[in-house]
Amino acid sequence: MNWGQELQDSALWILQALLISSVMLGLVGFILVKTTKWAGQFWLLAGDYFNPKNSLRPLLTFGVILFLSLFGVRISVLFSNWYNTMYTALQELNEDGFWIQMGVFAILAAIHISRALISYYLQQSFTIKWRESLNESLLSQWLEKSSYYRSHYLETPADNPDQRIQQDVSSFVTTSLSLILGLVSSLVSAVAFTIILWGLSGDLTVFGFTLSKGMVFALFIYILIATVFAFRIGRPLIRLSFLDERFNADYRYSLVRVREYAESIAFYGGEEIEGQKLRNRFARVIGNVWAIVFRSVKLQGFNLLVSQTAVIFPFIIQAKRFFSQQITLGAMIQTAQAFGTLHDNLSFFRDAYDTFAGYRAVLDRLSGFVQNIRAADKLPVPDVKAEQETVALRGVSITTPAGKCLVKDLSFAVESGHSLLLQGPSGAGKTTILRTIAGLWPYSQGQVVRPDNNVLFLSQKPYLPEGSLLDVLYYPNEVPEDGHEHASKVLQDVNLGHLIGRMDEVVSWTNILSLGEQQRIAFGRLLLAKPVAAFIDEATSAMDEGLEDAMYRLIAQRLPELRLISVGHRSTLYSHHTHLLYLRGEGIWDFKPLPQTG
Ligand SMILES: Nc1ncnc2c1ncn2[C@@H]1O[C@H](COP(=O)(O)OP(=O)(O)OP(=O)(O)O)[C@@H](O)[C@H]1O
Repeated sequence: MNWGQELQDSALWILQALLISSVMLGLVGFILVKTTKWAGQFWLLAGDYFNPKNSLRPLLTFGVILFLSLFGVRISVLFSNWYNTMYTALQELNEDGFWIQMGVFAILAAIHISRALISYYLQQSFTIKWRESLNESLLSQWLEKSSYYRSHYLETPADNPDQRIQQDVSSFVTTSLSLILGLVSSLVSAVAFTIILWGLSGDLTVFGFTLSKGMVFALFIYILIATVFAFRIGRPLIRLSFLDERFNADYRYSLVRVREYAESIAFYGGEEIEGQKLRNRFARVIGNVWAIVFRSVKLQGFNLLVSQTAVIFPFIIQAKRFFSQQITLGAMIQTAQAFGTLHDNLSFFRDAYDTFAGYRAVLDRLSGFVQNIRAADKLPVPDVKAEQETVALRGVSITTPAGKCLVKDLSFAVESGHSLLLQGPSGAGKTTILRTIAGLWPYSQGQVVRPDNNVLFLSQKPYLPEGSLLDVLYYPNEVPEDGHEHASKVLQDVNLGHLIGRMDEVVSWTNILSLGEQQRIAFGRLLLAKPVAAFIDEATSAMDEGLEDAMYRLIAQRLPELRLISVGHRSTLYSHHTHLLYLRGEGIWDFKPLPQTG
């Protein structure tokens, strides 16, 4: 073998393989995307990243990775030829030839190791960048236009979005790359080794019938039959792995809920019923895991049987030609080695079946999530007009998702310094009016006018984000430089002076503060943000009347220009509001000014 010439041949071979595989990949990919559901799902998720209009970099990096994979295939062809030459030298007791081959091996091995390391690094860097990009894209779509909230109004909201964003993105990216590279290099390698095997194989006689180059055909038929069976045995794994992810996520979610509502559950003594629920969910996980195990035992058993049989197959077929000295020991060993490689390449589809099964489940979940976000985007949005100085509803009608009328043709305006109290029986639609004003409720008609920023909505259970108390107080804004000073004063004002020394402490404030204290933190937030308009939904429910009175007085005093709408049941609230909107049910409402005391 002329190793000098080999260098040139190899370079040409790799370039040709790269060109053909890139064209085929593009063409077959295009057809699959147009004709199969799973490839369509793949493109829905990957299309943006690989679009050359956005950036050429991903495609170029992928090209280099592909080049290195094909380079790897070529190296294994060279190793295969090396086996032949080396074993032939051994058989001929050619010592010089043997030592030359040791040198050749050292060079090949050095190239092989460098290629493998560079390829590993590039693949990892490619997956990390792709993951970053997909994570960012999903996260922004999910957060944009309040999809994370509005998707609750869809008929079938996607379960466990947290798992889809955090876990599925990572496995989608990693598995996509490994499947594509595995597919291309298996196919190219299969072609290369078929050519080698073709040169090495002789006639095959079965039942008196002689087939020229029979070994190659026998191998292909063998793998084809094995693959068809493996597909049939492995098919149920697709659904099982989908269920595995889902049951695990459900179980995790239930555990998180116990942690979140720990106190309520402890007060109710709900350990038994919660335990029962948790055990039921876990039982579903385990039941499914067993189903996966049984199915995998069948699939793996079949795969092992097929690959073990393949070990001795080429020796049996070539034995006669070797013992009659038609072929050398080198050719015999190369046959076995090439047969093994070809077998592995063709078995790619069979062995990758369970990976593909899991991959399809990931595709289902991620594309389902994207479609969910898009469907949430398409839900109607209230007509909200931004005007910095106005809070008003004009001819607004609101229904429930089921179509029940909550409010009909409602119009009012809240002037600067005025405040509107919203009252009515439970379920009448008070919170839903606030949701409509916030632009969240899909089932409303008419026009809402409000400032598009510098407004604050306070709910009964305030949201205290992770972070220091200072972060909590300024949420959702950044803490300004003189934040400490203002926040200390405000904490004093809302009767939480004892927390001033703990402003920088990062703890779970939701679990530490009582609900009444949390509600006062929310009022503190209001005083710091100084909004143009505020919407308060039973945000004083956990305070006694004295504290509630103090909070409202504080707002009136510190924010005299504020336009305020609040929801509350107590009659003591009348004295803090200029107007009353009373919902009587079935869309009927009364709007009237309230007598001003003091
Ligand atoms: N996501 C939802 N899907 C279906 N129906 C909903 C949804 N949210 C609210 N509703 C329904 O809309 C109606 C109005 O609810 P809303 O929360 O506005 O009542 P409310 O007057 O604020 O009651 P409460 O005084 O008890 O807080 C209720 O019948 C409620 O069941």
